[in-house]
Amino acid sequence: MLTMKDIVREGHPSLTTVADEVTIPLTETDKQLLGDMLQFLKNSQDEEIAEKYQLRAGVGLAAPQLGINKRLIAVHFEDGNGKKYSYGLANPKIVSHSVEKAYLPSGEGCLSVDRNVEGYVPRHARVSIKAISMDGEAIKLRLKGYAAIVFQHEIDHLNGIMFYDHINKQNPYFIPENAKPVE
Ligand SMILES: OCN(O)CCCc1ccccc1
Ligand code: NI
Repeated sequence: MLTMKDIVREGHPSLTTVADEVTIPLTETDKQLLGDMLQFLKNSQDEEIAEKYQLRAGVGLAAPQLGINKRLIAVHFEDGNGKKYSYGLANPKIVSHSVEKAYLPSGEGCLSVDRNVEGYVPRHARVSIKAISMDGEAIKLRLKGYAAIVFQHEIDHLNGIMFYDHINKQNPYFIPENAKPVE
């Protein structure tokens, strides 16, 4: 099982590298990796398992965070309306997005960042994403709100982008005029 020792931290080159697309159909190795990443997220959200293995709770994980430069992500969370998202995805791509921006009023964190970084992270308010699911099917997701934020955070990792790269250096709490908080 994956634990925190498998997650690379700031300074590791994988976090600032553009990851490679994986071959489709998915190899057994890549399928297994997506399964392990999804299981890590579920474990990290289980009070007993997280305590036992000292896991930091995570709603998403990208392969570069394991030092693996492949375009693979997993997400496991429920949005503010109780909609559940649980996916292992290969080669996810933002195919369209809103002009409008959005941000989490509480800011963002990252399993690969062992410190608090204050400030708003402006992102697209709505995104359409195409990807290959771990079952091998081509899927398209139209996301808004918290789900849009999480998926963008994960896809950023595939492009070597960290959440704090989006925070305004002069004023971390600067809000672009067309940006709305995600409640
Ligand atoms: O890359 C995933 N990871 O570092 C866990 C945190 C994910 C995450 C946290 C805040 C807002 C969006 C996504
Ligand atoms: Ni992260």
